Amino acid sequence: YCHRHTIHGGSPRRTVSSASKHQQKKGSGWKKPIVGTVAVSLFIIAGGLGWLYVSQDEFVTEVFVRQDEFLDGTKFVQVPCSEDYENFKRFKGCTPQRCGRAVTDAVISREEAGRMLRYLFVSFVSQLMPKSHGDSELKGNLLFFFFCPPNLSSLRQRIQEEIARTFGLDASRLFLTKPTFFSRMNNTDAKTIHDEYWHPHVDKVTYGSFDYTSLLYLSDYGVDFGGGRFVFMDGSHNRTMEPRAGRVSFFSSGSENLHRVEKVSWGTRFAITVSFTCDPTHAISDPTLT
Ligand SMILES: O=C(O)CCC(=O)C(=O)O
Ligand SMILES: [Fe+2]
Repeated sequence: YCHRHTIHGGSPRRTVSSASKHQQKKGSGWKKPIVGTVAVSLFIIAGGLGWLYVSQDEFVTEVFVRQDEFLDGTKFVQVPCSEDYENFKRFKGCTPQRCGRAVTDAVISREEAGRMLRYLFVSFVSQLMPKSHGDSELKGNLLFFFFCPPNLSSLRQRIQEEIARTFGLDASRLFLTKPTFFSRMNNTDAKTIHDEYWHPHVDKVTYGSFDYTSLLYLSDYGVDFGGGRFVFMDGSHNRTMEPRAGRVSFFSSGSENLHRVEKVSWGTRFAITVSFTCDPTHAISDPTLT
């Protein structure tokens, strides 16, 4: 705000005072229109700079989906495909011909997201426990007994089918690919395996084999953590997606979906990246819970 104020207020005033000195010396009135023109031009330039300043800022950020809304269907926005896919072998019924981004709260329930998070937490804690021979099986059985584990294959399959339905693909031609990972973000240890998540990036460029990226969120923006919104960067126009437990967001992985994640300012943000490829040679099998 201060910056803009200086541009608007400062320049024209300076021009007028130097111009009036000029007039006193020469005593001619014909320079008045020139002074006016210069003042108006400066004003327009200052206005333009001010507008640029504002448009660079996050002011032109539109909320694509809010945390507190429940999407009982899939909200899809089509965007023109980038040329990224042309550098790769094309696979019929899979390689994006229609590109875009989508969000749904109807594929995975909040309850399932909660179970997933509890399970990840418990298995993480159990890994911290000292290991001794022969007890790992017992530990695993205890885990399964007390914490009904989420069915990863079922979760993956439902996400895959929704991607196929939305983009008009043959679901059997999509394959889970690496890296499919669990992420935990907070403001103290921002540097994890996928460090610097806040930088704008293109998944197809970063990870190569990706054709469709999906994210399953396990915690709530504004409730469990602050910051950490997912941002689609469309030039000067940004569109944010607010994570919600059980929410699945998915998009074609090319540069039509340049994105970043805002830095988490408080609390902890949990998500799982589930990525798909069209290339069977990059396929991986479903991860197993240990
Ligand atoms: O966690 C997210 O919302 C997105 C993370 C991301 O962009 C990535 O891992 O490539
Ligand atoms: Fe990404």
